[in-house]
Amino acid sequence: MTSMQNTGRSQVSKPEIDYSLYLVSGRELLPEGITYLESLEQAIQGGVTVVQVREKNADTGEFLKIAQETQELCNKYNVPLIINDRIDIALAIRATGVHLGQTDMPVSVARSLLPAETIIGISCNNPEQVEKALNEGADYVGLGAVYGTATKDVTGKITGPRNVGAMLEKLDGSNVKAVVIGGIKSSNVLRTLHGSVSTTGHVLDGVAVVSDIAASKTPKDAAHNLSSIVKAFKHVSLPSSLATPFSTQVSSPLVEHAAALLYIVRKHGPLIHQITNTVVTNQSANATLALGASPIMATSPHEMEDLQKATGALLINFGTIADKEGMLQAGKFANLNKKPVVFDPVGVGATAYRRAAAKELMNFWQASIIKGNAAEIGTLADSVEVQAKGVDSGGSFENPPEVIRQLAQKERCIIVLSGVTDYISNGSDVVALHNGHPLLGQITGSGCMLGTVVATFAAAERLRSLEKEGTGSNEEGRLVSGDMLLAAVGGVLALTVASEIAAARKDVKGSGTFLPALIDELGRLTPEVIIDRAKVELFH
Ligand SMILES: Cc1ncc(COP(=O)(O)OP(=O)(O)O)c(N)n1
Ligand SMILES: Cc1nc(C(=O)O)sc1CCOP(=O)(O)O
Repeated sequence: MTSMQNTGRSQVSKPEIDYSLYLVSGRELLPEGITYLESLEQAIQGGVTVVQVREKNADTGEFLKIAQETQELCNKYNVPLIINDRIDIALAIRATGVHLGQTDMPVSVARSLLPAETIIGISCNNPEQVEKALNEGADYVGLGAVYGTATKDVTGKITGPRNVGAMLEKLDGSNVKAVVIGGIKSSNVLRTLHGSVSTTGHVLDGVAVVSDIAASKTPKDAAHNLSSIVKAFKHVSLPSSLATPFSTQVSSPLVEHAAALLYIVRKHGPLIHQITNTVVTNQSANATLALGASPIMATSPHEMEDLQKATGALLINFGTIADKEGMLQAGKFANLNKKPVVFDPVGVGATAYRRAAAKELMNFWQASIIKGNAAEIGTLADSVEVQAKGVDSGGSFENPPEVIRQLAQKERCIIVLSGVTDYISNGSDVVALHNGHPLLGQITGSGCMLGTVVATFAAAERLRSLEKEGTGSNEEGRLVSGDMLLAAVGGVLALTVASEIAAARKDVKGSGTFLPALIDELGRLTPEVIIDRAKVELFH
């Protein structure tokens, strides 16, 4: 298929490439018992949509021979072929395109040497390089390295998925395509695609892979796994939208649906895995039990793979951050098993170590919900409005809905901003909840408990969605089933409404008697009480 493109001087008919699964060759990685061409043919049969020949050690004669053999096979399956670095080889075999690096021949010079219809791709590591590639007339960009990789000594910085969005945004309004490269595997590809979306909603066109296919003994299966995930992702509508339309009345469907999740918690008793801080572990576990769910507070990285198959949701709270490897592994396997991940970056602004750790975690896995106070959310949003004082919030924002709306867009998840008024956003709508009691601020770890309760409701919302929708094809491309905004609203309301009831009890004399009463009232809470007491405000 070809498409007409305006190159600045004239209209040129260019081949239209499906970049969904871009295989970059890696002959040196082939396992024993399979030849390069056998591996390539199986990979194409498995779903590879475009192939690049990348030969870093071959001399010209050998490179040409490999390129010719590769082209024969690509032609058989009507798959386009790109040549890495070597314009002479691309010209010799009339390849569909070339891929250039930042230190290779400039795109404009390559363009002048190659037939006008040749596709030219270039590697980019930051938004400035993408802008330059766009101005010079590149047809696609290879963004990375997105993760560390053993396949190549990467010279630029590892971007992580969270920096890909800013690069994609530069391509808004253009026809230039984008893939990510570096460390992409079937185990992280869905999370990578979901995390690599610009705040303007620009998504990747595909992923480029070497070792996950080239080193596989079963390249057809390896390619099929990757290809089915990329295809499923492309069918998911982004950005996420509310599952239920809601009005500005307190008894809106939003509150009813959110409160009803408590029935599901009690019916299924989901396992809530919490890696939390040593100050609150006990009371968070008791809050989970009171709601009707089961807590598991495991921290060892070695058990995360097994655990995430069994859990309903994961909470990662790094208040006393000592188990970073466990947090990394837990989130990775939660993403892989499509379980909600609630991240509570306690005190993230307090030290450089915490700021770096939060970035590392958020680049390693995709959170479904991030919950924090004003100082924590301000740090994640790079805002200078609110300062961190230890783990406590040091103020409030002038326009909280806008801060969290933008952060939700940037981090591709639900943001919960806790405070006297709690704000929740999915990147488009914002819900303000005016429930709660000042005594919550007088016990340690009430914010941490909020993370626990939200994670419990997230597990329930996933179960509700799977019960209703099943695991149909629409669900395949999603990182987690269900409406996590609904879960966050339900969780925040449960804790804040229970706190109001507990604080009003005659036996509560102060913060010491308030905590056990709060646990009691979480246990006695019903959806009807939540609906009755919810004070909700909506911002569209
Ligand atoms: C799709 C894609 N993206 C990036 C690269 C890396 O190219 P480059 O920077 O030229 O580095 P080498 O591949 O030459 O080591 C790529 N090959 N393909
Ligand atoms: C060829 C290449 N280019 C990169 C870049 O960052 O530009 S990373 C990379 C190797 C990717 O291999 P794998 O899929 O095995 O991690």
